[in-house]
Formats: sequence, C-alpha cells, structure tokens
Amino acid sequence: MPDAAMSAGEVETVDAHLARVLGAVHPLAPVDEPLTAAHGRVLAVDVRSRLDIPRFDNSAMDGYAVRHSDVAAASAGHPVTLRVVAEVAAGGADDPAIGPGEAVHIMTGAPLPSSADAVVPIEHTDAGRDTVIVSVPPRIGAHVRRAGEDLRAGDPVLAAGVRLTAARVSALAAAGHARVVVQATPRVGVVSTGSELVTPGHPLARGQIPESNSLLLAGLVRGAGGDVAHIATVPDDESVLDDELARCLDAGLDLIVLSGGVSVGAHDVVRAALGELRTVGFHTIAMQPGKPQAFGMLRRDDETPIPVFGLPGNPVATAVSFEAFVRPALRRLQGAADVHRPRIVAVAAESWRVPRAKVQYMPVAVVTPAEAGPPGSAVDTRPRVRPATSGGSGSHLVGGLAAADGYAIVPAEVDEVRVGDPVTVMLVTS
Ligand SMILES: Nc1nc2c(c(=O)[nH]1)N[C@H]1C(S)=C(S)[C@@H](COP(=O)(O)OP(=O)(O)OC[C@H]3O[C@@H](n4cnc5c(N)ncnc54)[C@H](O)[C@@H]3O)O[C@H]1N2
Ligand code: MOO
Repeated sequence: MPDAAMSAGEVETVDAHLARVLGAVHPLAPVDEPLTAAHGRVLAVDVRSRLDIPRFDNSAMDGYAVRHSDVAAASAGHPVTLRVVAEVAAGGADDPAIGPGEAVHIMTGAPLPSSADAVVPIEHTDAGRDTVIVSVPPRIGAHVRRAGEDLRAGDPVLAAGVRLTAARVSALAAAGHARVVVQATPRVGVVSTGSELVTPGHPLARGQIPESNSLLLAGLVRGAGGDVAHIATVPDDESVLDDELARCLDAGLDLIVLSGGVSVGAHDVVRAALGELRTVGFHTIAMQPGKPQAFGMLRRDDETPIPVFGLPGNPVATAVSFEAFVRPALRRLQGAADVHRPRIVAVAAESWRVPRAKVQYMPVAVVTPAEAGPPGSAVDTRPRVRPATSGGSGSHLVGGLAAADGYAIVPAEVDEVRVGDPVTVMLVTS
C-alpha cells in the first residue's frame, strides 16, 4: 500500500491513519463451527428456528393428565376419583388414550396425551397409583406448555452480528441447530523487539528490563476477539527479526503486531527490517503517546497480504496504539459493524497538562463523584476521571497504566484540562 506519507516526515492525524488502516483490512470469510465451539464468537448470519419451541404440548408439572370436563366440579368437599390408566415420563413416546373418568400419571416435560386438556399437579390430589382423588379443579389447559408458544419453526432466533453468549448458544441448540456460521477468529502474531528485554522473573543485569509488551498485546488481542497464535521476543538484530517475520508468514496468521524499534534510534530494528519493503509505511501521527507508527501489508509469494503493525515500544504508547489502530483492525477482520470501544463523557476531577498540537490519550481512573470531591455541584453525578499515573501521559509509565480504566482523549487544540472540564473517555476495562 505505497502512499504519499510512506515515510515519516509529514505529521498526520489519528483519523487519517485509522482510515488508512481500515481501508486496507477486510473481513475474513465466516466459518461453520459446532455449537460446542461457538461460545463468545460473533454470529455471521441471521438464524431461524428449525423447530417449534416447545416442540410438542407437554406437562409443566408432575401430576395427572386429565380431561377437564371430568374434574371441573372437583372441590375439597366433593373430590373426584379417576382411574389411572398409564404413566408417561419425559422422553416417553406413548400417547395413551384417556377415556371418561380416567387419568394418566404424567411427569414434567412428558408429552401431553392427545385426549387430555389439563394437568392436575400432584399436590392437588392424593397422589394415588391405581386411582387418584382430585380435590382442586384445574382450568382448561392448566400446566400445559403449548407447542411453539416460545418460538415457531421459521421464527427468527438471533440476528447476524451478535456475540454468542451462553444463553444464545443454548437457544440455537433448542432451535434445532448443531452448527452455526460465525465470524472467523483472526490468528494474530505478537512480536516484541528489544535487546534489553528479559523474560519476566529472570535476573536483570544493568540495562535490562522485564519484557511486558507481549503480555499486554496478547491480552488486548484476546480481549478484541483474536487468537494469539504466535508470540515471540527478539533482540535488536535485523536478521533475527527477518527470520521471525518469515516464521510469522509460515504460521498462516491473519495479522502481525510488532512492538518497539519503530523510532529513529541506531538499533531500531523494525524500521530497518520493514523499512526496505515498499508495502510498509512509517508515519508520524499527531498523538501522544503513540507518535511513531508503522503499518502495511506483508506477503509471502502470491499469498493474501497480511496486515502488519509496528507499534512504538514505550508500553503506554503500545497500549494506546493498539486501542487506536490495531483493535479496530481486529474487529474489522471479524466483520464487526462497530469497531470502536465504548466512550463516555466524564468530568476531570484534577487538572493536567496537554502536549501542543497532538491528541492526548491520558490514562485515567474513573472515580465516583463522592471520591472525586465537588468540582461542579453536589448534585453533579457525571462520572469523574483523574490521571491514573502520577507523571501524566508519559509513554513509559507502565506501572501506573495498571490503575487506568480508560483513556481520556483530549483534542489537539486543547492546551490544558482543568478541574470540571468535560472529557471524552474511551473505556478499556471490558
Ligand atoms: N530522537 C528521537 N527519539 C525518539 C523519538 C523521536 O521522535 N526522536 N520518538 C520517541 C517516541 S515518542 C517513542 S514512542 C519511542 C518509540 O521508540 P521505539 O518504538 O523505537 O521503541 P524502543 O526504542 O524499542 O523502546 C522504547 C522504550 O520502550 C521500552 N520497551 C520496548 N519494548 C518493550 C517491551 N516489549 N516490554 C517493555 N518495555 C519495552 C524500551 O526499553 C524503551 O525504554 O521513541 C522515542 N525516541
Ligand atoms: O509517542 Mo511516544 O509514544 O510519545 O512516547
């Protein structure tokens, strides 16, 4: 996707870069899955019921299937005695005939005998075996669950685009489906770059730090509905990264996310490895954090090109870049109509500084009005936010990021956020 802003120089807006990304990423073909693998997936087609639900008239109670006219006059003072001619349990295929003065012992879920028109619960009888005494008259149709009263065969069950919760998967099963067509789960590769990075928990020599971006990105990928199919950390060595990218291409991935090495340092290895390709662009975006961004397509031989992101390595910049660009791309791959996180308007409970001429993504904690104090009035119940990190939106403040519920998105033309100012917040906790 060579374009005018292929190499950094011109500063571009977040919206322009997002448009570039979404213009290059297309939904994957939907897949047919068994219901056992459907939970959490996004339905790709409208689904109708193949069955009536309930499938047949059946009893809602353990008791006796009766002819209403036999017991309509029953009362405690004048109970009616019926002959019990058969028993039907749930799953029973029998349809025993019930003549005048007769009843059938029936269990919850058992098909209602064709000649019955009411069920008397066992509590309204003497629970007899060969004969039963009915002391409370049922209504016509009492305790009968009618075929199709929930859904009729052919009725819509679910519309394309919904996420399949446990209840929705069970409704599909009840509606006679064994398989369902869902959006594909993108297979994603996550590669961290940096010679200073050490596996968490290992001893750290001078200059080394724990590698955290791959955990961050893997969790964010899963949260966006992707499958982390490949994960690696490589040193700042171009040939090692080249080999790793070849492995990614062999792994049949749908998207690759790299972190680190996109800036202008002497060892910025992603820039070195991908910069030679005419299909990957390096861009300067008017945002903080997240200024340097690489995006493009990688292709092996004549196979389908795979979107590749090179995100800045500073952990908060990595997180913000994922939310701004990678998550929308992942959602687009899954055919989602809305690729964005939910946003709310909240009130700043503290003031903070904003960089000039850049959209700021400030990690914020959402606090209750009581905790936040009274910036407006005591009755102002709008959610309040305060910076989650003590050092503002510095892109290295990975510890403080743990306290963030979202990012306050402050427009480029705003110089300062003051207590009481309304701010748009992208929520990321779900
Ligand atoms: N001369 C300039 N220097 C820098 C510029 C610039 O415009 N001119 N931009 C700065 C900005 S803004 C950012 S953001 C960073 C982006 O740098 P890189 O993408 O090349 O990232 P690295 O240099 O590899 O790492 C930056 C920082 O993050 C730490 N890091 C990296 N990966 C991980 C990881 N997987 N886990 C934990 N921490 C990681 C790394 O140790 C560095 O401290 O460039 C600025 N420089
Ligand atoms: O863009 Mo960098 O992310 O400001 O630190």
